Amino acid sequence: MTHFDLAIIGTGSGNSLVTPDFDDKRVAVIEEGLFGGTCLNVGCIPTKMFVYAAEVADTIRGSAKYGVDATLDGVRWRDIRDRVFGRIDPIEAGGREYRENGPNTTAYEGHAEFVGPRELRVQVGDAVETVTADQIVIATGAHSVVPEVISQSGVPYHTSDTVMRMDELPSSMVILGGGFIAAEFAHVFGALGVDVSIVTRGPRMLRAEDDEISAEFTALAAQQWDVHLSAKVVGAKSSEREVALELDTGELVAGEVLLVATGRRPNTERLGLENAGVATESDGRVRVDEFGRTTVDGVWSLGDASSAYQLKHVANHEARVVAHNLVHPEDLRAFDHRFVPSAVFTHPQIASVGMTEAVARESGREITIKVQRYGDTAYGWAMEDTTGIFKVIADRQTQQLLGAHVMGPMASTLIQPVIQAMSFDQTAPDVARGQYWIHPALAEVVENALLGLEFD
Ligand SMILES: Cc1cc2nc3c(=O)[nH]c(=O)nc-3n(C[C@H](O)[C@H](O)[C@H](O)COP(=O)(O)OP(=O)(O)OC[C@H]3O[C@@H](n4cnc5c(N)ncnc54)[C@H](O)[C@@H]3O)c2cc1C
Ligand SMILES: NC(=O)c1ccc[n+]([C@@H]2O[C@H](COP(=O)([O-])OP(=O)(O)OC[C@H]3O[C@@H](n4cnc5c(N)ncnc54)[C@H](O)[C@@H]3O)[C@@H](O)[C@H]2O)c1
Repeated sequence: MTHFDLAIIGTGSGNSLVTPDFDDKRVAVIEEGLFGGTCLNVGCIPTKMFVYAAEVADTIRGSAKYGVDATLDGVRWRDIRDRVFGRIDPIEAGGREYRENGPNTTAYEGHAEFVGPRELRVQVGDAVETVTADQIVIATGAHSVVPEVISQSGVPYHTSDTVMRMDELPSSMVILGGGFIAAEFAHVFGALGVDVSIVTRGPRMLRAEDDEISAEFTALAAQQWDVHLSAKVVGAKSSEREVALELDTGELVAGEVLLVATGRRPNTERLGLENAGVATESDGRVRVDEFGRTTVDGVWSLGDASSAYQLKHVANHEARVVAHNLVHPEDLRAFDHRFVPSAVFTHPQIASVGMTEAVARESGREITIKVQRYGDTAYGWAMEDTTGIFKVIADRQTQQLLGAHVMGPMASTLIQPVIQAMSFDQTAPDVARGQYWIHPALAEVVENALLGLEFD
Protein backbone atom coordinates (compact mmCIF):
# COMPACT_ATOMS: atom_id res chain seq x y z
CA MET A 1 0.00 0.00 0.00
CA THR A 2 1.35 3.44 -0.92
CA HIS A 3 -0.01 6.64 0.53
CA PHE A 4 -0.20 9.94 -1.38
CA ASP A 5 -1.29 13.47 -0.68
CA LEU A 6 -3.39 13.40 -3.85
CA ALA A 7 -4.54 10.65 -6.22
CA ILE A 8 -6.02 11.62 -9.59
CA ILE A 9 -7.97 9.09 -11.66
CA GLY A 10 -7.83 10.12 -15.32
CA THR A 11 -5.30 12.25 -17.19
CA GLY A 12 -7.60 14.39 -19.35
CA SER A 13 -8.36 17.61 -17.50
CA GLY A 14 -7.37 15.75 -14.33
CA ASN A 15 -3.77 15.94 -15.48
CA SER A 16 -3.74 19.70 -14.93
CA LEU A 17 -4.40 19.31 -11.21
CA VAL A 18 -0.70 18.75 -10.53
CA THR A 19 -0.04 22.44 -9.94
CA PRO A 20 3.03 23.99 -8.27
CA ASP A 21 1.05 23.71 -5.00
CA PHE A 22 1.98 20.01 -5.08
CA ASP A 23 5.69 20.51 -5.79
CA ASP A 24 6.72 19.18 -2.38
CA LYS A 25 3.87 16.66 -2.12
CA ARG A 26 3.28 13.15 -3.49
CA VAL A 27 0.76 12.71 -6.28
CA ALA A 28 -0.50 9.46 -7.84
CA VAL A 29 -1.69 9.83 -11.44
CA ILE A 30 -3.74 6.86 -12.59
CA GLU A 31 -4.58 6.25 -16.25
CA GLU A 32 -5.90 3.13 -17.91
CA GLY A 33 -5.84 4.47 -21.46
CA LEU A 34 -4.05 7.21 -23.36
CA PHE A 35 -2.39 10.03 -21.42
CA GLY A 36 -4.10 13.33 -22.12
CA GLY A 37 -7.57 11.77 -22.26
CA THR A 38 -10.33 12.14 -24.82
CA CYS A 39 -9.85 15.68 -26.09
CA LEU A 40 -6.20 15.24 -27.06
CA ASN A 41 -6.31 11.68 -28.35
CA VAL A 42 -9.76 10.92 -29.74
CA GLY A 43 -11.82 14.08 -29.30
CA CYS A 44 -11.66 17.81 -29.90
CA ILE A 45 -8.14 18.09 -31.25
CA PRO A 46 -7.93 15.33 -33.86
CA THR A 47 -11.51 15.96 -35.02
CA LYS A 48 -10.84 19.63 -35.64
CA MET A 49 -7.63 18.81 -37.50
CA PHE A 50 -9.70 16.56 -39.79
CA VAL A 51 -12.37 19.27 -40.05
CA TYR A 52 -9.75 21.71 -41.27
CA ALA A 53 -8.67 19.34 -44.05
CA ALA A 54 -12.35 18.84 -44.93
CA GLU A 55 -12.82 22.59 -45.22
CA VAL A 56 -9.86 22.92 -47.56
CA ALA A 57 -11.46 20.27 -49.79
CA ASP A 58 -14.84 22.06 -49.66
CA THR A 59 -13.20 25.39 -50.48
CA ILE A 60 -11.66 23.93 -53.62
CA ARG A 61 -14.98 22.40 -54.68
CA GLY A 62 -16.78 25.68 -54.13
CA SER A 63 -14.26 28.01 -55.73
CA ALA A 64 -15.96 28.44 -59.11
CA LYS A 65 -18.61 30.76 -57.66
CA TYR A 66 -15.87 33.32 -57.11
CA GLY A 67 -14.64 32.95 -60.67
CA VAL A 68 -11.74 30.83 -59.57
CA ASP A 69 -11.69 27.48 -61.33
CA ALA A 70 -10.07 24.60 -59.50
CA THR A 71 -10.61 20.90 -59.27
CA LEU A 72 -10.03 18.60 -56.35
CA ASP A 73 -7.61 16.03 -57.70
CA GLY A 74 -7.99 13.70 -54.76
CA VAL A 75 -7.54 13.30 -51.04
CA ARG A 76 -4.72 11.25 -49.50
CA TRP A 77 -6.46 9.77 -46.48
CA ARG A 78 -3.38 8.24 -44.93
CA ASP A 79 -1.51 11.54 -45.21
CA ILE A 80 -4.46 13.41 -43.70
CA ARG A 81 -4.64 10.90 -40.86
CA ASP A 82 -0.90 10.81 -40.29
CA ARG A 83 -0.62 14.62 -40.18
CA VAL A 84 -3.11 14.52 -37.29
CA PHE A 85 -1.70 11.64 -35.28
CA GLY A 86 1.90 12.45 -36.18
CA ARG A 87 1.38 15.53 -34.07
CA ILE A 88 -0.82 14.10 -31.34
CA ASP A 89 0.81 10.76 -30.57
CA PRO A 90 4.16 12.28 -29.54
CA ILE A 91 2.32 14.65 -27.19
CA GLU A 92 0.60 11.67 -25.59
CA ALA A 93 3.91 9.83 -25.24
CA GLY A 94 5.58 12.94 -23.76
CA GLY A 95 2.75 13.37 -21.25
CA ARG A 96 3.03 9.74 -20.18
CA GLU A 97 6.81 10.00 -19.80
CA TYR A 98 6.49 13.23 -17.80
CA ARG A 99 4.15 11.60 -15.31
CA GLU A 100 6.22 8.41 -15.11
CA ASN A 101 9.39 10.37 -14.33
CA GLY A 102 7.99 13.57 -12.80
CA PRO A 103 9.69 14.65 -9.56
CA ASN A 104 6.57 14.41 -7.43
CA THR A 105 4.27 12.11 -9.47
CA THR A 106 3.89 8.35 -9.59
CA ALA A 107 2.12 7.06 -12.69
CA TYR A 108 -0.09 4.00 -12.37
CA GLU A 109 -0.96 2.70 -15.82
CA GLY A 110 -4.08 0.71 -15.13
CA HIS A 111 -7.70 0.68 -14.04
CA ALA A 112 -8.58 2.19 -10.65
CA GLU A 113 -11.50 1.20 -8.46
CA PHE A 114 -12.49 2.38 -4.99
CA VAL A 115 -12.30 -0.20 -2.23
CA GLY A 116 -12.95 2.33 0.54
CA PRO A 117 -13.60 6.07 0.94
CA ARG A 118 -10.03 7.13 0.14
CA GLU A 119 -8.55 3.81 -0.93
CA LEU A 120 -8.11 2.54 -4.48
CA ARG A 121 -7.20 -0.76 -6.03
CA VAL A 122 -5.30 -0.29 -9.27
CA GLN A 123 -4.87 -3.16 -11.71
CA VAL A 124 -1.54 -2.63 -13.45
CA GLY A 125 -1.02 -5.54 -15.85
CA ASP A 126 -1.17 -8.64 -13.68
CA ALA A 127 -0.27 -6.75 -10.52
CA VAL A 128 -2.72 -5.15 -8.09
CA GLU A 129 -1.54 -2.03 -6.29
CA THR A 130 -3.28 -0.37 -3.38
CA VAL A 131 -3.24 3.41 -3.33
CA THR A 132 -4.50 5.52 -0.46
CA ALA A 133 -4.58 9.31 -0.48
CA ASP A 134 -5.67 12.25 1.63
CA GLN A 135 -7.63 13.53 -1.36
CA ILE A 136 -8.83 11.75 -4.52
CA VAL A 137 -10.15 13.33 -7.73
CA ILE A 138 -12.41 11.38 -10.08
CA ALA A 139 -11.70 12.74 -13.55
CA THR A 140 -12.56 9.61 -15.50
CA GLY A 141 -14.43 11.17 -18.44
CA ALA A 142 -17.06 9.38 -20.52
CA HIS A 143 -17.36 6.68 -23.18
CA SER A 144 -19.45 6.11 -26.30
CA VAL A 145 -22.80 4.43 -25.81
CA VAL A 146 -23.57 1.71 -28.35
CA PRO A 147 -27.24 0.67 -28.57
CA GLU A 148 -27.81 -3.06 -28.00
CA VAL A 149 -29.36 -3.43 -31.43
CA ILE A 150 -25.87 -2.81 -32.80
CA SER A 151 -23.65 -4.34 -30.11
CA GLN A 152 -25.64 -7.57 -30.03
CA SER A 153 -25.98 -7.93 -33.78
CA GLY A 154 -22.31 -8.78 -34.26
CA VAL A 155 -21.81 -6.26 -37.09
CA PRO A 156 -18.48 -4.43 -37.21
CA TYR A 157 -18.72 -0.79 -36.23
CA HIS A 158 -16.62 2.23 -35.37
CA THR A 159 -17.02 4.81 -32.66
CA SER A 160 -15.25 8.17 -32.52
CA ASP A 161 -12.42 6.31 -30.74
CA THR A 162 -11.53 4.27 -33.82
CA VAL A 163 -12.93 5.92 -36.94
CA MET A 164 -10.14 8.48 -37.30
CA ARG A 165 -7.49 5.73 -37.38
CA MET A 166 -8.93 3.75 -40.32
CA ASP A 167 -6.34 2.61 -42.85
CA GLU A 168 -8.50 3.28 -45.90
CA LEU A 169 -11.11 5.90 -46.65
CA PRO A 170 -14.36 3.98 -47.26
CA SER A 171 -16.52 4.78 -50.27
CA SER A 172 -19.60 5.06 -48.05
CA MET A 173 -20.46 5.37 -44.37
CA VAL A 174 -23.61 5.03 -42.29
CA ILE A 175 -23.64 7.20 -39.17
CA LEU A 176 -26.06 6.28 -36.40
CA GLY A 177 -26.99 9.38 -34.38
CA GLY A 178 -27.76 13.01 -35.15
CA GLY A 179 -25.84 14.94 -32.51
CA PHE A 180 -22.43 16.61 -32.21
CA ILE A 181 -20.28 13.66 -33.26
CA ALA A 182 -22.54 12.57 -36.12
CA ALA A 183 -22.69 16.11 -37.54
CA GLU A 184 -18.93 16.65 -37.31
CA PHE A 185 -17.93 13.33 -38.87
CA ALA A 186 -20.58 13.63 -41.60
CA HIS A 187 -18.88 16.90 -42.55
CA VAL A 188 -15.37 15.42 -42.43
CA PHE A 189 -16.08 12.25 -44.37
CA GLY A 190 -18.57 13.85 -46.75
CA ALA A 191 -16.08 16.55 -47.72
CA LEU A 192 -13.39 13.93 -48.25
CA GLY A 193 -15.61 12.20 -50.79
CA VAL A 194 -17.38 9.51 -48.74
CA ASP A 195 -21.12 8.95 -49.40
CA VAL A 196 -22.59 9.61 -45.97
CA SER A 197 -25.97 8.36 -44.70
CA ILE A 198 -27.27 9.49 -41.32
CA VAL A 199 -29.80 7.53 -39.30
CA THR A 200 -31.16 9.25 -36.22
CA ARG A 201 -34.15 8.71 -34.03
CA GLY A 202 -35.08 12.36 -33.57
CA PRO A 203 -37.20 14.37 -36.02
CA ARG A 204 -34.29 16.80 -36.52
CA MET A 205 -30.52 16.83 -36.21
CA LEU A 206 -28.77 18.74 -33.40
CA ARG A 207 -31.96 18.84 -31.37
CA ALA A 208 -30.32 20.45 -28.36
CA GLU A 209 -29.81 23.64 -30.40
CA ASP A 210 -32.31 26.46 -30.75
CA ASP A 211 -35.25 25.14 -32.82
CA GLU A 212 -34.61 27.52 -35.70
CA ILE A 213 -30.95 26.52 -35.97
CA SER A 214 -31.75 22.84 -35.64
CA ALA A 215 -34.43 23.06 -38.36
CA GLU A 216 -32.29 25.09 -40.76
CA PHE A 217 -29.30 22.82 -40.18
CA THR A 218 -31.37 19.68 -40.74
CA ALA A 219 -32.58 21.07 -44.08
CA LEU A 220 -29.00 21.80 -45.15
CA ALA A 221 -27.84 18.40 -43.89
CA ALA A 222 -30.39 16.71 -46.15
CA GLN A 223 -28.84 18.54 -49.12
CA GLN A 224 -25.37 17.21 -48.28
CA TRP A 225 -26.03 13.73 -46.91
CA ASP A 226 -28.65 11.00 -47.09
CA VAL A 227 -30.51 11.79 -43.85
CA HIS A 228 -33.04 9.44 -42.22
CA LEU A 229 -34.95 11.19 -39.41
CA SER A 230 -37.31 9.71 -36.81
CA ALA A 231 -35.72 6.37 -37.61
CA LYS A 232 -35.95 3.31 -35.42
CA VAL A 233 -33.24 0.74 -36.01
CA VAL A 234 -34.59 -2.76 -35.44
CA GLY A 235 -31.64 -4.79 -36.70
CA ALA A 236 -28.21 -4.70 -38.29
CA LYS A 237 -26.45 -7.09 -40.62
CA SER A 238 -23.19 -7.16 -42.47
CA SER A 239 -21.53 -8.78 -45.44
CA GLU A 240 -17.93 -8.57 -46.59
CA ARG A 241 -18.71 -5.37 -48.47
CA GLU A 242 -21.09 -3.47 -46.24
CA VAL A 243 -22.98 -2.97 -43.02
CA ALA A 244 -26.74 -2.40 -43.23
CA LEU A 245 -29.12 -0.98 -40.64
CA GLU A 246 -32.71 -2.22 -40.81
CA LEU A 247 -35.29 0.41 -39.96
CA ASP A 248 -38.75 -0.37 -38.60
CA THR A 249 -40.18 0.83 -41.90
CA GLY A 250 -38.44 -2.09 -43.59
CA GLU A 251 -35.91 0.21 -45.22
CA LEU A 252 -32.23 -0.81 -45.28
CA VAL A 253 -29.54 1.86 -44.96
CA ALA A 254 -26.16 0.47 -45.95
CA GLY A 255 -22.56 1.64 -46.14
CA GLU A 256 -19.08 0.23 -46.29
CA VAL A 257 -18.56 1.15 -42.63
CA LEU A 258 -20.82 2.02 -39.71
CA LEU A 259 -20.04 4.79 -37.22
CA VAL A 260 -22.06 4.77 -33.99
CA ALA A 261 -22.48 8.26 -32.48
CA THR A 262 -25.40 7.89 -30.09
CA GLY A 263 -24.15 9.75 -27.03
CA ARG A 264 -21.55 9.36 -24.30
CA ARG A 265 -22.03 8.11 -20.75
CA PRO A 266 -19.84 9.00 -17.73
CA ASN A 267 -17.14 6.47 -16.80
CA THR A 268 -18.51 5.68 -13.37
CA GLU A 269 -19.79 2.14 -13.79
CA ARG A 270 -16.63 0.16 -12.97
CA LEU A 271 -15.25 2.54 -10.35
CA GLY A 272 -16.46 0.84 -7.17
CA LEU A 273 -18.14 4.10 -6.11
CA GLU A 274 -20.50 2.16 -3.86
CA ASN A 275 -17.48 0.92 -1.84
CA ALA A 276 -16.59 4.51 -1.07
CA GLY A 277 -20.10 5.89 -0.64
CA VAL A 278 -19.79 8.28 -3.59
CA ALA A 279 -23.32 9.03 -4.82
CA THR A 280 -24.26 9.31 -8.49
CA GLU A 281 -27.08 11.04 -10.38
CA SER A 282 -29.73 9.03 -12.26
CA ASP A 283 -27.74 9.43 -15.51
CA GLY A 284 -24.63 7.93 -13.94
CA ARG A 285 -22.72 11.17 -13.31
CA VAL A 286 -20.89 11.50 -10.01
CA ARG A 287 -22.92 13.82 -7.77
CA VAL A 288 -20.94 16.96 -6.95
CA ASP A 289 -21.74 20.27 -5.31
CA GLU A 290 -20.76 23.64 -6.82
CA PHE A 291 -17.23 23.24 -5.43
CA GLY A 292 -16.65 19.83 -7.05
CA ARG A 293 -17.03 17.92 -3.77
CA THR A 294 -18.62 14.48 -3.97
CA THR A 295 -20.69 13.02 -1.14
CA VAL A 296 -17.47 11.69 0.45
CA ASP A 297 -15.10 13.94 2.33
CA GLY A 298 -11.83 14.42 0.44
CA VAL A 299 -13.16 12.97 -2.83
CA TRP A 300 -13.73 15.37 -5.72
CA SER A 301 -14.92 15.05 -9.30
CA LEU A 302 -14.83 17.11 -12.48
CA GLY A 303 -15.33 17.00 -16.23
CA ASP A 304 -17.39 14.44 -18.13
CA ALA A 305 -17.45 12.12 -15.08
CA SER A 306 -19.65 14.54 -13.14
CA SER A 307 -20.51 17.58 -15.23
CA ALA A 308 -23.80 18.30 -16.94
CA TYR A 309 -21.68 19.54 -19.88
CA GLN A 310 -19.52 17.13 -21.86
CA LEU A 311 -17.25 19.88 -23.16
CA LYS A 312 -13.51 20.35 -22.83
CA HIS A 313 -13.63 24.04 -21.92
CA VAL A 314 -15.99 23.10 -19.07
CA ALA A 315 -13.76 20.22 -17.91
CA ASN A 316 -10.79 22.60 -17.94
CA HIS A 317 -12.70 25.25 -15.99
CA GLU A 318 -13.82 22.69 -13.42
CA ALA A 319 -10.23 21.44 -13.13
CA ARG A 320 -9.01 24.98 -12.39
CA VAL A 321 -11.67 25.34 -9.69
CA VAL A 322 -10.92 21.95 -8.11
CA ALA A 323 -7.14 22.62 -8.29
CA HIS A 324 -7.73 25.72 -6.16
CA ASN A 325 -10.15 24.01 -3.79
CA LEU A 326 -7.82 21.06 -3.11
CA VAL A 327 -5.36 23.39 -1.40
CA HIS A 328 -7.70 26.11 -0.09
CA PRO A 329 -10.35 24.30 1.94
CA GLU A 330 -11.07 27.54 3.83
CA ASP A 331 -11.65 29.56 0.64
CA LEU A 332 -13.59 27.34 -1.76
CA ARG A 333 -14.37 28.56 -5.28
CA ALA A 334 -17.56 27.56 -7.10
CA PHE A 335 -17.99 26.35 -10.68
CA ASP A 336 -19.34 29.05 -12.99
CA HIS A 337 -21.84 27.38 -15.31
CA ARG A 338 -23.86 30.50 -16.06
CA PHE A 339 -23.01 30.93 -19.74
CA VAL A 340 -21.52 27.76 -21.14
CA PRO A 341 -21.01 28.06 -24.91
CA SER A 342 -20.61 25.22 -27.37
CA ALA A 343 -19.85 24.79 -31.04
CA VAL A 344 -20.41 22.01 -33.55
CA PHE A 345 -17.67 22.00 -36.17
CA THR A 346 -19.89 20.72 -38.95
CA HIS A 347 -21.03 22.33 -42.18
CA PRO A 348 -22.23 24.99 -41.73
CA GLN A 349 -20.58 25.54 -38.38
CA ILE A 350 -22.87 26.00 -35.37
CA ALA A 351 -22.29 27.86 -32.10
CA SER A 352 -24.52 28.75 -29.20
CA VAL A 353 -24.60 30.29 -25.77
CA GLY A 354 -27.35 30.94 -23.26
CA MET A 355 -31.09 30.47 -23.65
CA THR A 356 -32.74 29.15 -26.78
CA GLU A 357 -35.76 31.11 -27.98
CA ALA A 358 -38.10 28.47 -26.49
CA VAL A 359 -36.42 28.64 -23.07
CA ALA A 360 -36.36 32.44 -23.12
CA ARG A 361 -40.10 32.54 -23.90
CA GLU A 362 -40.85 29.97 -21.18
CA SER A 363 -38.95 32.09 -18.67
CA GLY A 364 -41.78 34.62 -18.81
CA ARG A 365 -39.54 37.51 -19.85
CA GLU A 366 -40.48 39.95 -22.56
CA ILE A 367 -37.88 39.22 -25.17
CA THR A 368 -36.57 40.77 -28.36
CA ILE A 369 -34.97 38.71 -31.12
CA LYS A 370 -32.95 39.57 -34.18
CA VAL A 371 -31.91 37.05 -36.82
CA GLN A 372 -29.14 38.66 -38.85
CA ARG A 373 -28.28 36.99 -42.13
CA TYR A 374 -24.59 36.83 -42.97
CA GLY A 375 -25.62 37.50 -46.57
CA ASP A 376 -26.90 40.97 -45.65
CA THR A 377 -23.47 42.23 -44.59
CA ALA A 378 -20.50 43.27 -46.69
CA TYR A 379 -18.34 40.30 -45.77
CA GLY A 380 -21.26 37.97 -46.37
CA TRP A 381 -21.41 39.37 -49.93
CA ALA A 382 -17.70 38.69 -50.31
CA MET A 383 -18.30 35.11 -49.23
CA GLU A 384 -21.46 34.71 -51.37
CA ASP A 385 -23.04 33.31 -48.23
CA THR A 386 -26.72 32.45 -48.56
CA THR A 387 -27.47 30.39 -45.46
CA GLY A 388 -25.61 31.91 -42.48
CA ILE A 389 -27.63 33.31 -39.60
CA PHE A 390 -26.73 35.01 -36.32
CA LYS A 391 -29.64 34.98 -33.91
CA VAL A 392 -29.54 37.03 -30.71
CA ILE A 393 -32.09 37.07 -27.94
CA ALA A 394 -32.28 39.80 -25.30
CA ASP A 395 -34.51 40.94 -22.46
CA ARG A 396 -36.66 43.78 -23.80
CA GLN A 397 -36.66 45.65 -20.52
CA THR A 398 -33.20 45.14 -19.03
CA GLN A 399 -31.44 45.03 -22.43
CA GLN A 400 -29.43 42.04 -21.17
CA LEU A 401 -28.39 39.45 -23.71
CA LEU A 402 -30.01 36.09 -22.99
CA GLY A 403 -28.59 33.94 -25.77
CA ALA A 404 -27.05 33.69 -29.20
CA HIS A 405 -27.37 30.92 -31.79
CA VAL A 406 -25.27 30.98 -34.89
CA MET A 407 -25.02 28.88 -38.03
CA GLY A 408 -22.45 29.85 -40.62
CA PRO A 409 -18.77 30.32 -41.32
CA MET A 410 -16.63 31.00 -38.25
CA ALA A 411 -19.66 30.68 -35.95
CA SER A 412 -17.48 29.49 -33.05
CA THR A 413 -15.34 32.63 -33.29
CA LEU A 414 -18.07 35.14 -34.10
CA ILE A 415 -20.10 34.25 -31.02
CA GLN A 416 -17.31 35.21 -28.60
CA PRO A 417 -18.34 38.91 -28.16
CA VAL A 418 -21.77 37.73 -27.00
CA ILE A 419 -20.25 35.24 -24.53
CA GLN A 420 -18.08 38.05 -23.23
CA ALA A 421 -20.97 40.48 -22.93
CA MET A 422 -23.10 37.96 -21.05
CA SER A 423 -20.24 37.00 -18.73
CA PHE A 424 -19.44 40.63 -17.88
CA ASP A 425 -23.05 41.74 -17.73
CA GLN A 426 -22.88 44.25 -20.58
CA THR A 427 -26.12 45.32 -22.24
CA ALA A 428 -26.74 44.73 -25.94
CA PRO A 429 -26.74 48.46 -26.86
CA ASP A 430 -23.48 48.99 -24.95
CA VAL A 431 -21.80 46.17 -26.82
CA ALA A 432 -23.19 47.35 -30.16
CA ARG A 433 -22.30 51.01 -29.83
CA GLY A 434 -19.72 51.17 -27.04
CA GLN A 435 -16.90 49.99 -29.28
CA TYR A 436 -15.68 50.08 -32.87
CA TRP A 437 -16.39 47.12 -35.14
CA ILE A 438 -13.82 46.78 -37.88
CA HIS A 439 -15.30 47.47 -41.29
CA PRO A 440 -16.02 45.42 -43.33
CA ALA A 441 -15.07 42.43 -41.18
CA LEU A 442 -17.33 39.42 -40.71
CA ALA A 443 -17.87 40.63 -37.14
CA GLU A 444 -20.30 43.18 -38.59
CA VAL A 445 -22.75 40.27 -38.60
CA VAL A 446 -22.64 40.43 -34.79
CA GLU A 447 -22.83 44.21 -34.71
CA ASN A 448 -25.88 44.23 -36.98
CA ALA A 449 -27.57 41.47 -35.01
CA LEU A 450 -27.17 43.52 -31.80
CA LEU A 451 -28.35 46.72 -33.49
CA GLY A 452 -31.44 44.89 -34.75
CA LEU A 453 -32.75 44.19 -31.24
CA GLU A 454 -35.69 46.40 -30.23
CA PHE A 455 -35.96 47.73 -26.69
CA ASP A 456 -38.78 49.56 -24.88
C1 LIG B 1 -15.14 12.91 -31.03
C2 LIG B 1 -15.23 13.96 -29.94
C3 LIG B 1 -15.04 15.30 -30.27
C4 LIG B 1 -15.10 16.26 -29.27
N1 LIG B 1 -14.94 17.57 -29.63
C5 LIG B 1 -15.03 18.52 -28.68
C6 LIG B 1 -14.84 19.89 -29.03
O1 LIG B 1 -14.59 20.24 -30.19
N2 LIG B 1 -14.94 20.82 -28.05
C7 LIG B 1 -15.22 20.46 -26.76
O2 LIG B 1 -15.32 21.35 -25.91
N3 LIG B 1 -15.40 19.18 -26.40
C8 LIG B 1 -15.30 18.20 -27.33
N4 LIG B 1 -15.46 16.89 -26.97
C9 LIG B 1 -15.72 16.57 -25.55
C10 LIG B 1 -14.40 16.57 -24.76
O3 LIG B 1 -13.45 15.75 -25.40
C11 LIG B 1 -14.64 16.10 -23.33
O4 LIG B 1 -15.65 16.90 -22.74
C12 LIG B 1 -13.40 16.21 -22.47
O5 LIG B 1 -12.29 15.60 -23.09
C13 LIG B 1 -13.65 15.60 -21.09
O6 LIG B 1 -12.46 15.67 -20.33
P1 LIG B 1 -12.32 14.85 -18.97
O7 LIG B 1 -11.00 15.22 -18.39
O8 LIG B 1 -13.53 14.99 -18.16
O9 LIG B 1 -12.28 13.31 -19.44
P2 LIG B 1 -11.29 12.54 -20.41
O10 LIG B 1 -10.46 13.45 -21.23
O11 LIG B 1 -12.13 11.54 -21.10
O12 LIG B 1 -10.27 11.81 -19.41
C14 LIG B 1 -10.65 10.75 -18.63
C15 LIG B 1 -9.50 9.75 -18.55
O13 LIG B 1 -9.75 8.87 -17.47
C16 LIG B 1 -9.30 7.57 -17.82
N5 LIG B 1 -10.04 6.63 -16.98
C17 LIG B 1 -11.38 6.43 -16.95
N6 LIG B 1 -11.71 5.54 -15.99
C18 LIG B 1 -10.54 5.17 -15.40
C19 LIG B 1 -10.24 4.29 -14.33
N7 LIG B 1 -11.20 3.64 -13.66
N8 LIG B 1 -8.94 4.12 -14.00
C20 LIG B 1 -7.96 4.78 -14.66
N9 LIG B 1 -8.21 5.66 -15.67
C21 LIG B 1 -9.48 5.85 -16.02
C22 LIG B 1 -9.61 7.47 -19.29
O14 LIG B 1 -8.80 6.51 -19.93
C23 LIG B 1 -9.34 8.89 -19.79
O15 LIG B 1 -8.03 9.03 -20.31
C24 LIG B 1 -15.37 15.89 -27.93
C25 LIG B 1 -15.54 14.55 -27.60
C26 LIG B 1 -15.46 13.58 -28.59
C27 LIG B 1 -15.64 12.13 -28.21
N1 LIG C 1 -17.69 20.26 -30.81
C1 LIG C 1 -17.90 19.77 -29.59
O1 LIG C 1 -17.90 20.47 -28.59
C2 LIG C 1 -18.16 18.30 -29.44
C3 LIG C 1 -17.93 17.43 -30.48
C4 LIG C 1 -18.21 16.08 -30.28
C5 LIG C 1 -18.72 15.65 -29.06
N2 LIG C 1 -18.93 16.55 -28.08
C6 LIG C 1 -19.52 16.14 -26.80
O2 LIG C 1 -19.72 14.74 -26.77
C7 LIG C 1 -21.08 14.47 -26.49
C8 LIG C 1 -21.48 13.20 -27.14
O3 LIG C 1 -21.64 13.38 -28.55
P1 LIG C 1 -22.69 12.52 -29.36
O4 LIG C 1 -22.83 13.11 -30.70
O5 LIG C 1 -22.34 11.08 -29.22
O6 LIG C 1 -24.01 12.70 -28.49
P2 LIG C 1 -25.24 13.70 -28.65
O7 LIG C 1 -25.99 13.57 -27.38
O8 LIG C 1 -24.83 15.02 -29.12
O9 LIG C 1 -26.10 13.04 -29.82
C9 LIG C 1 -26.58 11.72 -29.76
C10 LIG C 1 -27.48 11.51 -30.96
O10 LIG C 1 -27.77 10.13 -31.13
C11 LIG C 1 -29.18 9.97 -31.30
N3 LIG C 1 -29.48 8.64 -30.79
C12 LIG C 1 -29.31 8.19 -29.53
N4 LIG C 1 -29.65 6.87 -29.46
C13 LIG C 1 -30.03 6.50 -30.70
C14 LIG C 1 -30.48 5.28 -31.28
N5 LIG C 1 -30.62 4.17 -30.55
N6 LIG C 1 -30.80 5.27 -32.60
C15 LIG C 1 -30.66 6.40 -33.35
N7 LIG C 1 -30.22 7.57 -32.86
C16 LIG C 1 -29.92 7.62 -31.56
C17 LIG C 1 -29.79 11.12 -30.52
O11 LIG C 1 -31.09 11.38 -30.96
C18 LIG C 1 -28.81 12.23 -30.86
O12 LIG C 1 -29.09 12.78 -32.12
C19 LIG C 1 -21.83 15.70 -27.00
O13 LIG C 1 -23.06 15.85 -26.37
C20 LIG C 1 -20.87 16.81 -26.67
O14 LIG C 1 -21.09 17.24 -25.36
C21 LIG C 1 -18.66 17.86 -28.24
